Amino acid sequence: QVPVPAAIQSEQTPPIKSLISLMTQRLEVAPLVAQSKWNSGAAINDPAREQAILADVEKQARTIDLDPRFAAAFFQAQFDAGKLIQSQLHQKWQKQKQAPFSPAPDLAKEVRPVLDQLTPQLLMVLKTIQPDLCNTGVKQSLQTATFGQTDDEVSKMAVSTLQCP
Ligand SMILES: O=C(O)C(=O)C[C@]1(C(=O)O)C=C[C@@H](O)C=C1
Repeated sequence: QVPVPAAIQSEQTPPIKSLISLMTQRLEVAPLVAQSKWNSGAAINDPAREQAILADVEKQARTIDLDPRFAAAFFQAQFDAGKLIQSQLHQKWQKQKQAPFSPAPDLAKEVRPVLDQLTPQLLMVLKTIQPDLCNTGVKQSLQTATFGQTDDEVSKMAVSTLQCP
């Protein structure tokens, strides 16, 4: 084994940190989705959009030799966590009689592209982390992870498919 100088080693981001950071970035988009849907009145749940993402996820997963079912289950959990964030916000805004946001982000032009550019990055780090899901450090990180502003229920939902088999 070639020794790696400590200075270089410490600069590498461990995959679990990258994963938590990318999941956070994805979940942080949910409030923007919620705002644009609050204005447009569109439903929080969009099964057609979910199916389109999942089909793409499965295809991309196969090209990097990642289990497409594992990848799809992970993304479904991210949708579910994001929908919970959106519902919580809509409930709050209903109570507050929140006026339409101005400006609200454009879902198709501004918000979904952010989600889409995170997809291949998430798939790469999922491939790296999958063999390590039973490592004590990884298990602990996932159990205690919080993703930005998310509450406990959202966090638990987001990591629900990342179990040690
Ligand atoms: O794009 C949307 O409409 C979203 O609400 C985002 C998202 C997602 O996380 O990708 C979440 C819920 C919808 O069912 C579809 C997709």
